[in-house]
Amino acid sequence: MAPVAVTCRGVVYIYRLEGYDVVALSGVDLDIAAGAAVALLGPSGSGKSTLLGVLAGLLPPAAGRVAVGGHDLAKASMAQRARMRATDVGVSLQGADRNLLPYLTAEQNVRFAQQVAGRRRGGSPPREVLAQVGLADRRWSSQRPDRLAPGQRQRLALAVALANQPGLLLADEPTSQLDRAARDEVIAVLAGLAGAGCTVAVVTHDPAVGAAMGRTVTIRDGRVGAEGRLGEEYAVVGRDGALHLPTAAMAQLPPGSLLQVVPQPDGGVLLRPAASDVDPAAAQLPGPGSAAA
Ligand SMILES: Nc1ncnc2c1ncn2[C@@H]1O[C@H](COP(=O)(O)OP(=O)(O)OP(=O)(O)O)[C@@H](O)[C@H]1O
Repeated sequence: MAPVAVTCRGVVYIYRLEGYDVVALSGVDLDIAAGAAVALLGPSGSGKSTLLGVLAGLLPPAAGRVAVGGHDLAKASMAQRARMRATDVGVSLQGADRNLLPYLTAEQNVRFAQQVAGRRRGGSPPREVLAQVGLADRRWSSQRPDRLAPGQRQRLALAVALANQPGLLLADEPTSQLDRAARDEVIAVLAGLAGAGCTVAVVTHDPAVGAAMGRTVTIRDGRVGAEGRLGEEYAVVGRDGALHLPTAAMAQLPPGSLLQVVPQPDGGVLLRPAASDVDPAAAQLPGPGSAAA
């Protein structure tokens, strides 16, 4: 399967509860190139899992545009979105067990995922898929999930997501509650996929996953607030011009601070606090041309 690119423009998702609405995504703009790997970071409740659900076609956006490969998810029917998951997109939900059938062996779990997708023949044999996550040996492939160690169970959940050779893998917290060795094995699987041409997006709180993916995207208050590329951190200007200041700068410029925004001849921008407001030290932001690609 060829790697799948992702484009989000102004994506909004609202959970409609009785009596009130929760706006979980409030205008996400994001591009993930085919074959790239991205870690989605951010505080609890910021919207990471919701974004993953939208990209997986599980949650239809209320507004905005979402393109996953050739699929326009804002317009796709529920059946079209399900078909996309069967063919192009593998999803591993948070908590390995949610992705596995407890009464089937590891190999049968992978085969079942292939059969559900309608791939009775023509796909990779389950043992090959299990080999991608280091579980091809019969000692593991013939075991039911409850006989596997937590890290192996998590890798089996990834194998189930990979059963139909998707061009995009979406994984939610695949290293949570694992010890270091098990976490490193999961990270190695994710990094290997990215290297092998599968686009990978991982929701995580784990900085080690962020480092392994190379690019981090921080979701704050339902939109992309910051990005890390090649170890450099960048704030992301929203489509309305809004900017999430880095936490360190928030200490200097608390909410309500008055700032003058002064473009500089060198392409940078000076944020100058109002005289009464603070600390005379002003923050110097990099110019638009200085962000690493
Ligand atoms: N099923 C739901 N019904 C109502 N509100 C929800 C639902 N799921 C999430 N939310 C709300 O949507 C917002 C975003 O939640 P989401 O789970 O996407 O955040 P998150 O960044 O993944 O958090 P965490 O890191 O804790 O998993 C939060 O305010 C959350 O309370």
